[in-house]
Amino acid sequence: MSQLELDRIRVAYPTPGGLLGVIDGLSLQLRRGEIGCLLGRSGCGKTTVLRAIAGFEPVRAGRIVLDGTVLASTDAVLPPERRRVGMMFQDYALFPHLDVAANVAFGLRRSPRDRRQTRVGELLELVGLTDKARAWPHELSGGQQQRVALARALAPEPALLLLDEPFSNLDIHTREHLAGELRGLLRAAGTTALLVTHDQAEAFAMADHVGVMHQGRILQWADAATLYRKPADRFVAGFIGRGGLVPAAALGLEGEGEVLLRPEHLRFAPDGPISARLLERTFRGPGSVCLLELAGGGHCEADLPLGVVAAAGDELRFQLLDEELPRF
Ligand SMILES: Nc1ncnc2c1ncn2[C@@H]1O[C@H](COP(=O)(O)OP(=O)(O)OP(=O)(O)O)[C@@H](O)[C@H]1O
Repeated sequence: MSQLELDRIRVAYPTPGGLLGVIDGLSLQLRRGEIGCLLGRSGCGKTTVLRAIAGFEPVRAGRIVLDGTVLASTDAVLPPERRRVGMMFQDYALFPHLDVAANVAFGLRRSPRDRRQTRVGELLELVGLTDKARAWPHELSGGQQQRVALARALAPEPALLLLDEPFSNLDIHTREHLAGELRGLLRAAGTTALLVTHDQAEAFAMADHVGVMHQGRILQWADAATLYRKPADRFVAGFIGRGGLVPAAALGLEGEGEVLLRPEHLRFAPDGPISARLLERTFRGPGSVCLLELAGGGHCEADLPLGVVAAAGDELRFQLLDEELPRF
């Protein structure tokens, strides 16, 4: 049985010009302990979905069910504080005047004192900050603050944890490191979680299922490998990973229509059958990334080994390494 189910929800904001529909019949399911991610460009409605699950926006159609309880539908609404949903925000929102232990204990105000102390101890151990219990938030690194925020969100044992762009304030190196670390901590806690981000690397590093969102809908809900190898439509094909759609005929493939060509599908080969004009070449350490115009039509990216002498305007030849490309 799924832990979280969103069944064709619609969410709209009242505006002076009338209702602005933002989420349009969105569905997803997460099983207990799974991590899901909504991935999409700014404004596609990711945060709105989290707000609806947390209880800050009503659903205008459909329903949200957590652990068998209807949180929201058109005729039943559970207030936010009774939903057993935790939230972790972009800026961690730690209380600067409380030390680490008191921050973590914040969500346990109604628990008996000894229970509270035990739980704080367990959580600080889980996130590896036992020795920082008496530290102030400003004395911690970004990564340590994130771990305190996670411990605080997990303290009341939410049935679901929502994470809104949890790494957006960090540099790219720290992000990748922390995405792996956060995933490990959520796994260790056995928490079901739904994350939103516009960063594919983050989504892929964290989630079991990723939903590609566009204009208030999920276009595909799948694991990262499936999104990459078998995108459901043209939008997902263009959105996930590097590559682009080119006419099948330009690669010498049979049939009409376009195929999704990624850089790893092409190999530079002086006597290869595919001819292309080099438009742009960018140095990238072990090789260079090229933008090509295929002689048969369409543009694509390819990787060129460092030793290849070629400049913009040159004709190059390539070999196709995989003929089973997704078609659109
Ligand atoms: N309170 C509001 N009133 C009216 N419109 C809103 C409100 N909040 C959000 N919107 C609109 O709803 C749409 C979706 O916003 P939302 O914040 O859910 O997107 P998002 O995908 O999370 O974007 P970002 O990645 O920039 O945070 C946007 O067009 C936004 O302008």
